[in-house]
Amino acid sequence: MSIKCAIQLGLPEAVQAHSGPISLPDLVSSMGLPPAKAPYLRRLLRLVANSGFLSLHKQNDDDVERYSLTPAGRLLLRHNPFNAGALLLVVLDPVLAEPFHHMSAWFRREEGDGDVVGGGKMVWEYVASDPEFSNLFNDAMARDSGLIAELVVKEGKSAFDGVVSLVDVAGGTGNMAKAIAEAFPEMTCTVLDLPHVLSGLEDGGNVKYVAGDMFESIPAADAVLLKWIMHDWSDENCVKILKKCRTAVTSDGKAGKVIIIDMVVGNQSLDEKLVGIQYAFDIEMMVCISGKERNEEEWAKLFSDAGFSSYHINPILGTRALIQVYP
Ligand SMILES: C[S@@+](CC[C@H](N)C(=O)[O-])C[C@H]1O[C@@H](n2cnc3c(N)ncnc32)[C@H](O)[C@@H]1O
Ligand SMILES: O=c1cc(-c2ccc(O)cc2)oc2c(O)c(O)ccc12
Repeated sequence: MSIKCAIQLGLPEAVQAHSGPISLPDLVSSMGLPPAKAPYLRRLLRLVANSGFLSLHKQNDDDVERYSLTPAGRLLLRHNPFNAGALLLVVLDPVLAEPFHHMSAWFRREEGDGDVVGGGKMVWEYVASDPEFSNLFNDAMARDSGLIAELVVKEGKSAFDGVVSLVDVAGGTGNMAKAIAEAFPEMTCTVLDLPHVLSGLEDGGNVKYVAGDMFESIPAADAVLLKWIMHDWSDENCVKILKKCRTAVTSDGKAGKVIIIDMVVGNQSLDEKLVGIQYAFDIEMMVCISGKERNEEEWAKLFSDAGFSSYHINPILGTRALIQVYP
């Protein structure tokens, strides 16, 4: 919540705009805060610095304290293409923070799965009905795509070899598809998502938008991309989506593939801290959307239940991996 406050106050931008590390009085003035709030801001800065977003510069006891952004702090800059602050604002939005207050009551209840904010399709109907949250959410997803796109097209380049047509299923506002289309200009990239997400977006270059429901139909293509989709859904719904993907990549007797970007929990290449982030995301998914983060065994079962014959996990995206699944 303190980092959220710092973002909302424009703290990262104020620190960045200053030539060299900035003092508390200069920060108060450039953030447009009342001077009387300086001692309170100092307390916030202390925590933000301790959390790794600011460096504190003070060599001697009587030196003035000055602050600069760390590399993690730069991820909070609004206009940084590598922005993680937008996702932080979504996760801490009252809409998503509120269900956590009911978590213990939920554990005590008999009902079980899916009754925290409402599971399955209802969740996305809620997003559609709240334009402010919907914009915040879609922006966070687009920025997350911006954050990892370069890695996907460079480190994951081989996954796109021979792919002439790709559908980004539930691809949001199309940031990942645009990055792939730019890296592989010979490829046609189609973004499939719900109508309210695509409203106002126009086809351009080798990217086109198709409004639809992935549970109903997915356009045929050499490859289907599912970035941050499977973790939103129960096993049963994942198998339904994967079966539709299988149909899309095997039409006309083709043997295409499904490319998944999602977490593989406890993946061996991860240190304890990153596994901790995976566990935290798993709880976010459990509480807010009745989804889950999966380990390799759980992924393998989904693939086999949906009729796929093999898969390959490439752990190139930090807490997430690029998984290729073959019919
Ligand atoms: C977590 S977001 C991921 C967006 C994008 N793949 C990304 O990672 O930036 C999930 C997306 O699924 C879309 N979605 C939910 N239900 C859908 C459905 N039945 N058919 C198509 N898209 C759907 C949402 O609108 C949202 O854009
Ligand atoms: O942090 C989240 C939260 C959601 C979410 C929760 C409740 C809703 O009504 C809609 C969405 O979804 C997420 C998501 O799909 C994702 O890829 C990352 C994080 C989150």
